[in-house]
Parts: sequence; structure tokens; C-alpha cells
Amino acid sequence: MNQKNADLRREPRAPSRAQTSRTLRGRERPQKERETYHALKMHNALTQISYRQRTTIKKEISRTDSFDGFPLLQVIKESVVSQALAGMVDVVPTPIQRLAIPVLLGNETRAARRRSSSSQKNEMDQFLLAAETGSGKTLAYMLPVLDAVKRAEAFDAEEEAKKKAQEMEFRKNANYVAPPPLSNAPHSTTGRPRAIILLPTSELVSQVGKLTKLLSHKVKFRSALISSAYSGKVIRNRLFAPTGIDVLISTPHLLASISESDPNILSRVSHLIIDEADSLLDRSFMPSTSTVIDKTTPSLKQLILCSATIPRSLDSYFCKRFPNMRRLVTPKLHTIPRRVKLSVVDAEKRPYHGNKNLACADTIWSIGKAAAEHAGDTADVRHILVFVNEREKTQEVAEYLISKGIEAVALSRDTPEQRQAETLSAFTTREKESVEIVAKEIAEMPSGPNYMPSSSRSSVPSTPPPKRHLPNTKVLVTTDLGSRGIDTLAVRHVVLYDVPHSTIDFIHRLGRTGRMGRRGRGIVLVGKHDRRDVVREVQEGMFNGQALI
Ligand SMILES: Nc1ncnc2c1ncn2[C@@H]1O[C@H](COP(=O)(O)OP(=O)(O)OP(=O)(O)O)[C@@H](O)[C@H]1O
Repeated sequence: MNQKNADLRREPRAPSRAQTSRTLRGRERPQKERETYHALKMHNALTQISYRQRTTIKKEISRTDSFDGFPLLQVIKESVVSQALAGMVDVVPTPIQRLAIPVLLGNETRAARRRSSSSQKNEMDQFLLAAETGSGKTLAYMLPVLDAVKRAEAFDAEEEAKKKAQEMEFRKNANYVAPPPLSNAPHSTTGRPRAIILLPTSELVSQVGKLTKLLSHKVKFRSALISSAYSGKVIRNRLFAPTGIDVLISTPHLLASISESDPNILSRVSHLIIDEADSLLDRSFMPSTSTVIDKTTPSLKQLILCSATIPRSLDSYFCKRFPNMRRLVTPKLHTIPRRVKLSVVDAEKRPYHGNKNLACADTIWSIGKAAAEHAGDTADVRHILVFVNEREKTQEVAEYLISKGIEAVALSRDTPEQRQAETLSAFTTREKESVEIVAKEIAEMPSGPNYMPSSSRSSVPSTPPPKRHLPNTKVLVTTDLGSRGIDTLAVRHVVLYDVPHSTIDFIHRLGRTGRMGRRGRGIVLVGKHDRRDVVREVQEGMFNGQALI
């Protein structure tokens, strides 16, 4: 009151540099993302991709909208429609294909080229391809690698022809009489592939092997797949076929052990692809994968790592071991598509009273019955995947489901290799089912946190007396073995019998449905000791279309 001067607020102090950068960092992530996750922050398993980065990539992706726009060899472009994606109409490249193919071909924007030329010159190029599950990563690396293989083959043939012409000239001048050609001389590429694709399991080796074989009919190259599913004799015959080998697909353990006795096998590799990189660089695979990387490094031009998830631990490993690696990451990395709906079944409530097996059987009966009601007797077979955390549980759950009239099989490391392949094949082949029926069924299943199979809403489980059989439904009970990379196009429903240990497992397990634009449904069974808060946050994150952390 006694003041003579007005006490005007002083000018606010300019924020410090640390304050500014904190605010900016905060702004890069949308408000929603920061607020949603509390329980998941305990794990914080996945690397964060900033909002700004995601927006920049979106712009880059929008530049190409057809395979014709890529500077691939014509025969490779044609093979996409006629072989790899035969039967599909209006095929367009997926985001990871738009992003990765031009870069792997060395045909990038000027700004990107400046960035990569600033990295060390005579080092091999290293790339990380990271995109959501079922988004076409295999073709994203396969097409440019085949392009490089074919161009190298043409270059070598030209060089060989020049050498031969020079030799002929020399012999003519020196009146030299040539010895007769060796009829059984092996091809110069025998047992020395140009490109190697590493995968964690023999199922994935045969899945990617099938695609390369398809492409080779048109593109004309020689590929071989080897894994522990084949006998020693078959592996030897494939590796050392007298006609040579261009692309080899293998598991790291097998290849590392072969290279001990025959180091020559890795002496000509120009392209090494490590698919499912987060598995192949974990503790169990690391020694073999590293051996292959080290032995191929002298001849390597491109090292390509590929994954649907970048765990934080892997991120720091990349920073240390591959500091110059170029990261090609899609805007939706670490999100589970909105077209996959996640529901929760509370196994503690009536009528299950803590009996998860019963809750699982009841859920499957509800799915099977809904399918039958919509499609009548002509219903296509419904394929359902059930994921458990421990392999010992697979058999137990499968047997329980069988006792409830459900056709179920268990798949784990204990299953013989041959059986594993047969079992999985039913779940990976493209079905001819009506898209409208599936969409209707899925839309009609209630979503939200309190989903209950139809029977439990009336508090009488629909699991029937054992004599009855659920028709047109096949169930596979599996562990993580069935969650990585397997292209389960036929699967519309995934039941998470156990709550996965981390968001990484959520992404891979739910990623077996809703592949390549299809719709899907995940159902998680929660019991007494399960983290309901984690499930709720995953569900909310999926609903908001946010990346999991
Ligand atoms: N451009 C495209 N258009 C339509 N379908 C495609 C396209 N590219 C690939 N596909 C199909 O999408 C399916 C999934 O592809 P792929 O197995 O490569 O996915 P992914 O990203 O490796 O998945 P995951 O992370 O689960 O291993 C395959 O059946 C493949 O044939």
C-alpha cells in the first residue's frame, strides 16, 4: 500500500539450455503417450522412437507407391507380382518396403546420401530394418539383395568373358595347344554363396526358403536352405551342389559349426541378413551369430539386421558395435494395429473360479460356435493360436482342450522337427475364407476390458461334455517358438493363456494375427497372479494406436 512504484512482474528469465531441451523432448511425444503408461514403465523394454522421427518417415514413405518406381532389375519387379505375391491384385509396397528398398539399392535421397557418405568409407554398409509384425520385411530385404546378386553375377560373367578372350588371343599368338576342359570341374560358386540369410528356427528357414525358391523360378538364381531338420547328407549335397549356390538360408548354429571345418564357405559373402535380429543377438544365439558376422566381414558389402521390435538392450548393443548403422524404422513400429482387438477374460470370476484351462476351452468354444453360426455347415476351418509362457504347459493345455472336444496340438522345442513343420503348415497357408464373414464375427465379439465368452455371461460354461466335438476349429498351443516370424496368415484369433512377460512378447504373439491388413482378435486370460495393470495399459495403448514401451 505504501509503495510508490507499481510492482510489475519482472521479465521472465530466459529458460536454460537444459530446460529448453527437456521441453522439446517432451513435445516430441504426444501428451497421450506420456500419460497412459504407468505399469509398463516398470519394464520399459522397448526403444522409444520420437514423434518427430515418425512424422519425418511418414513423409519419406509417401514418395513411392508402386514396385515399378524402384530401380530394381525388370525381372525382379515382375517376379513380385507373378511369384512372391501371386494371386493378389493391386499390389503396392508396404511402408518398410518403400523405405528400405531404395536405400538398400543405394538409390536414396540426396540428403540421405550425404549422411551416409559422412560415415567411414571402406566399411561395409550396415542397416537395421525395423517394422511392425506382418508388414513384409522379408521382401523388403530380399528384393534388393537378389538385385545385387544378379548384378554381381552379370559383372563376373563379363569379367570372365574378357579374361577368356585375352587368353584366347595369347594362345593364338603363341601357337599354344589347350588341354581338354575338365568335364567334372565344380562351379566356381560351389559352397560359396554371395548372400546369406540367418534365421532362428528351422520353421523360419523353410518359410523364407520357400519364398526364395518361388522367386528363383523367374529370377534364375540358385538358393539352398539348411537347418537341423535335414540330414547331414542332404545339407552337404545342397551346400556343395556342382551347379553352385547364390543364396544360402540357415540357422546361425548350423552355419557357424560348418564354417569351423570349412571356412571357405563364408569367403565370398557380400550380403549378410540377420532376420529376427533381436532373437539372433540375444544370449543364446550371440556366439554363433557373431562368428558368422566376423568371418564374413572381409568380403561383406551389406550387413542387414531385421526385426519387429528393438528392445532397449539391443539398442545399446547396436550403438556400441555398429555405431554407423543406418536405421530404417517405420512410423508404426512397436504399435499393435487397431484392427487387432484385445479382450480380457477374467479366469478368477464365475464360472471359472481360477480354472484357466476351463476359461481357455470356453473361449475357444465361443469362437468356434460363433464361426459356425455365421457360416453354417460350409464354414472354413478356424485356426486359433494359444500362447503359454512355459513349454511344459503346452502339452497339458492341449490335452485338456482335447478332453473338451477341441482339436488341439502342442508345439514346443520338445516336438520332433518333422512334426513341427507339419503342424505349423496348417496355420501358415493362406485360407480362402470369406473376408466379410470373418469381419462380421470379429466385429460382433464384444471388445473392452470386460469381454466374456458368450457362455460365461450366462454363468454356465459352454464347454460341453467330452463326447461332443467342436467342428471346423484347429488349435495350436505353443510358446514363443510359434511367435517369431511365422507367417500365420490363417490365424484370426490368438489366445494369450498366460499374460506375456513383456511388451516385446505381446507384440510378437499378437502379431500372429491381423497380418498384412487383415483383422484379428486377441483374448488374454487373466488369473490371480497376473499383472492386470499391464494388460490394461497394453489394451489402452492398442486402442489409442500408440507404440508400446
Ligand atoms: N506389398 C505387399 N502386399 C501384400 N502382401 C505382402 C506384401 N509384402 C509382403 N506381403 C505378404 O505379407 C505377409 C507377411 O510378410 P512377412 O512375413 O515378410 O512379414 P514380417 O514383417 O517379416 O513379419 P514378422 O515380423 O512377423 O516376421 C506375407 O504373407 C507376404 O507374402
